[in-house]
Amino acid sequence: MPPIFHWLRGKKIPYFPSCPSRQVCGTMRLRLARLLLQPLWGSQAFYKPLRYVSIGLPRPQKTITDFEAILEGKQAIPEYFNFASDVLDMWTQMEKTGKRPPNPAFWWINGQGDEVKWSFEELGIQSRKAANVLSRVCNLRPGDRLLVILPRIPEWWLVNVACMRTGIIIIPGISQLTMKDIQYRLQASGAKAIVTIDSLAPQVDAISADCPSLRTKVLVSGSSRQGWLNFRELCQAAPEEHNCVKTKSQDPSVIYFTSGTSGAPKMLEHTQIGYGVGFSICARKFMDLTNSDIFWNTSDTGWVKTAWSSYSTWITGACLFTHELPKTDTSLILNTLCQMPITVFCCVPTMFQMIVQQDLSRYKFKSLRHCVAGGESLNPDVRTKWKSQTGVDLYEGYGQSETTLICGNQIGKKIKPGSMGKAFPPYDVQIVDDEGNILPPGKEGNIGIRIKPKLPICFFTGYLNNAEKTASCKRGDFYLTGDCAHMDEDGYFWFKGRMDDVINSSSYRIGPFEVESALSEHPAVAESAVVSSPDPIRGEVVKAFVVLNSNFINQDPGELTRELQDHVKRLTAPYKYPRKVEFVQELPKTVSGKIQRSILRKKEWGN
Ligand SMILES: Nc1ncnc2c1ncn2[C@@H]1O[C@H](COP(=O)(O)OP(=O)(O)OP(=O)(O)O)[C@@H](O)[C@H]1O
Repeated sequence: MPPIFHWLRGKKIPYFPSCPSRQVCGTMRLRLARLLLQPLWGSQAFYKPLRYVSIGLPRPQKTITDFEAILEGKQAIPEYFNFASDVLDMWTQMEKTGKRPPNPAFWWINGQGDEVKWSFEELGIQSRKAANVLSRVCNLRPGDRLLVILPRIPEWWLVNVACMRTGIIIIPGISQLTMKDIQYRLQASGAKAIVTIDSLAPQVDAISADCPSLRTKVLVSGSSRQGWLNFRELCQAAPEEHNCVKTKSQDPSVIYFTSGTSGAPKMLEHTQIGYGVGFSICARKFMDLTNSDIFWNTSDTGWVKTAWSSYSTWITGACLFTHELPKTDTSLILNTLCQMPITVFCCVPTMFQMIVQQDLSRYKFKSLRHCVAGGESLNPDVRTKWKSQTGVDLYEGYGQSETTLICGNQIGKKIKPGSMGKAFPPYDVQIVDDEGNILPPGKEGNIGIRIKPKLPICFFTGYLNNAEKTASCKRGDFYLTGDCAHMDEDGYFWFKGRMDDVINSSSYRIGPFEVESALSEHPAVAESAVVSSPDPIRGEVVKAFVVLNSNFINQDPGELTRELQDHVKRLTAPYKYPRKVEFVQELPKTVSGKIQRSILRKKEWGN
């Protein structure tokens, strides 16, 4: 038989005795087979089914390159996709055949000596047990909704993967939610079950009667509670075998409530494929992850960034590290980076700002080589200080709960300090006016994402139960993010502020970010928030709420105000200086740590 037929059938041929495993070769063989067959039959429809059946080859596993191609529209969206079976179980196979380094898939510590380390195989076993608990004991079916409010403990990731395996839609919630917040989320989502911890159980009990859809309450705890199932005990007893549900690519996978930075939290939904492959490009080109990396993101589990991190890390086969962080303090973070072999690290810009105010020469990071930040503006000064003190680059990313990463600094591309970088595939990002017309470079306007003629696959399906709101952010061919920026000639985006936060003083449009950035460079300022304040002559003026560093607290407020005003005038265009300054103990923040300027603005305007 000619060698080509041996090769097509997956047998070793004399010319290539060191041919790698059949499975890896399978993809190449299939491509060649396709090339050979294409001219014979011509039609795609004919040769496509051959791919898996006709020549007896194992079904090729998709790689990150395939996922990126799907994301960019270069490969067709598969009809079925499930992150657990298509990605996590693929890494289990790679692990077993030695094609992945031996670092764990999941690594958790709590700072008190407790540690959990799972390989992909162990994560698979544990999550299959959890899947059996959700489907058999809790009686949840594909498409049912499950509210999960857990701190950064391993069970959060187990429940997540179990939801993937069962097709249950997960709704992550932040642990600091109050009774009212939980009630709002249960009622709005119609969740059939809740998984939470001891401290929140009494609050859930108090509102259960007002949440008619809620059938099952599951506690992650060492003790039991009446009316609640015990997750840990049930998982221990559950069988390890579970057949992953075949979810369609367009099936919903997760529902998030937005941060509520600018109003009541909105409920939005993402699909299996949207989140499943939506982070493949950002994982490599923004987070710089490979399967030998150990990635840590300090984000709370209820915020989208934890899901972003899990999907990005695992799609590359890297290890997801997490610290329980009962309280987020900078020295705990820095010490963890010194003790653990974390290679890539992510936290919010505000945290980096607090960190760079310390003397970082005392810390020697074990393996850190790359850092990312997002969710808020990153002051250029913070990036410079971080880089000069640690030698590690800090990349900025911009995105929303509604999307995946929209813009960001890209590996290998120039970073322009103060800019959030360029658009990330597959998004076509433009600056548009309020009607959705594209504006030229340099002109300020809405950050818009093109949604016509084709919706990017990693785009939310809409605000649930809120068609009006979903429609209101679409103009022409674009989705309006609600944020204001300009794009330069090179395609870099420069954030100005949320549309609602931009201050219009005597016809000058001033973004809070520019003023806050300038203020942050003054040694007295720990953090600040800038909003509009009413003024009889100018209509509105810039007002800065400033939290002082401890060694400036006793300074004369009048003198310090003048000093800060002069400082801003020196660093930026003088018309932007804060005509009003108020010193405060703390700033209002969302549970995810973002400054709520809308609250300060309402206080100023009395509405
Ligand atoms: N790199 C960044 N620079 C500036 N702002 C950012 C950056 N990344 C994210 N943001 C801000 O965060 C917003 C997205 O945050 P998120 O989806 O958590 O909801 P939210 O807008 O804070 O909450 P809500 O919609 O309930 O008011 C963006 O629209 C933008 O305003």
